[in-house]
Amino acid sequence: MSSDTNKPEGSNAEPNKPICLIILGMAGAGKTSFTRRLSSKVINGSRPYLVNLDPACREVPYPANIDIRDTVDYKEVMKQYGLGPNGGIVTALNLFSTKFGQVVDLIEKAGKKHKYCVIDTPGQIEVFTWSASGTIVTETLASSCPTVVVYVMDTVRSVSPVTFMSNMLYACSILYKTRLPFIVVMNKIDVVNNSYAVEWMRDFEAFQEALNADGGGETEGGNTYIGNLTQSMALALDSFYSDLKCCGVSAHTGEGIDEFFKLVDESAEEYEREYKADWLKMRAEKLAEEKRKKEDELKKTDSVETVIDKKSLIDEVPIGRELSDMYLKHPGNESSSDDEGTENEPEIDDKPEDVAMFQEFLKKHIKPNDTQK
Ligand SMILES: Nc1nc2c(ncn2[C@@H]2O[C@H](COP(=O)(O)OP(=O)(O)OP(=O)(O)O)[C@@H](O)[C@H]2O)c(=O)[nH]1
Repeated sequence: MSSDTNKPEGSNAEPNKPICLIILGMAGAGKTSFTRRLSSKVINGSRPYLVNLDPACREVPYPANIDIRDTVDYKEVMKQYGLGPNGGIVTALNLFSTKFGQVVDLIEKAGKKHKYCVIDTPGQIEVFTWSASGTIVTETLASSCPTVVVYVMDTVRSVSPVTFMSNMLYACSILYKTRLPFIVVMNKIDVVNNSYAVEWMRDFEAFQEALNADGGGETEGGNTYIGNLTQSMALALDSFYSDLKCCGVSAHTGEGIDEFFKLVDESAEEYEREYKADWLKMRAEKLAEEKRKKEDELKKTDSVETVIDKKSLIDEVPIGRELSDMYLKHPGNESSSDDEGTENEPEIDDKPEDVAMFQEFLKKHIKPNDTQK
């Protein structure tokens, strides 16, 4: 492989765009440890570009190039909206996703130096996979750079056939939803070898035997509904398994990491071959739609004189707090109760997507001025 380009061997990937890896997995599967392991891998003279999307983690154990915590203060979000930890994470990610176009600009630029970009996601998988912000992040990335979904599975906790099946069903649902190349990483093989899982995926009868031995298929009264369902699922997942790329790794020892990168390069080629055209088409349609909406909005605001509904705006944030408390805090400014610093001139940000977002915001809070009379 040449050292002056980040283009994967044999792939048509654009040379200046990094291959983005979205790291997903159940809480505790080892996403952060795996990201940390990938961060130390030098490829083509550089390490992967690293993005942390978990607003709630206390420490990021790798040198993140972009860290959501530098942009959104998760604790402040919880306070201001009166949310619990999960609601706080979802809302923080929602706020961040409104700026994700700018993040992707940075990732694209990083492609000049970095062949890979690794994106670590929040601990609770559904926060990312079942939220609007997760979809925005995935779609924005996939329509700009070759993108691969990496599902980290805890090999130690999946030795029970029923747990294994649940994990695979989750993986399958993500594959179905994201429409991107997909790799299952069986982590923690320093503790339990992943050969049992590979055998279950390749040989339905072996899985069936394990299920019976585990008692998952039977009770005193005979076959259970869950047991029958698991068997049917295993058959249904057969075609999912047949094309699935998977490898065993240990985030602790580094075993299996080279094999993983081979699968990543294959997946990037798959993206170019099978997915890219659709994503580009989708992006073009979206841009056209946004442009049309913006023109409609401009026409409307030109023709109707409007005023801001101040009451509903003020109600958004409790008295004594500012919306800006949540956004873009200086790392040294830990809490909203800190002393006020020097006021800086606000940066004027007139990117088209921000203008469109502002128009949306105005639409929600504006009413015709005849209501004021
Ligand atoms: N033995 C072993 N333990 C691991 C491995 N990878 C992660 N762990 C351990 O698994 C636990 C969870 O790891 P994390 O990397 O925090 O997992 P995560 O998926 O990022 O966790 P959340 O973000 O909190 O959901 C930690 O105690 C790690 O030390 C591995 O390859 N081998």
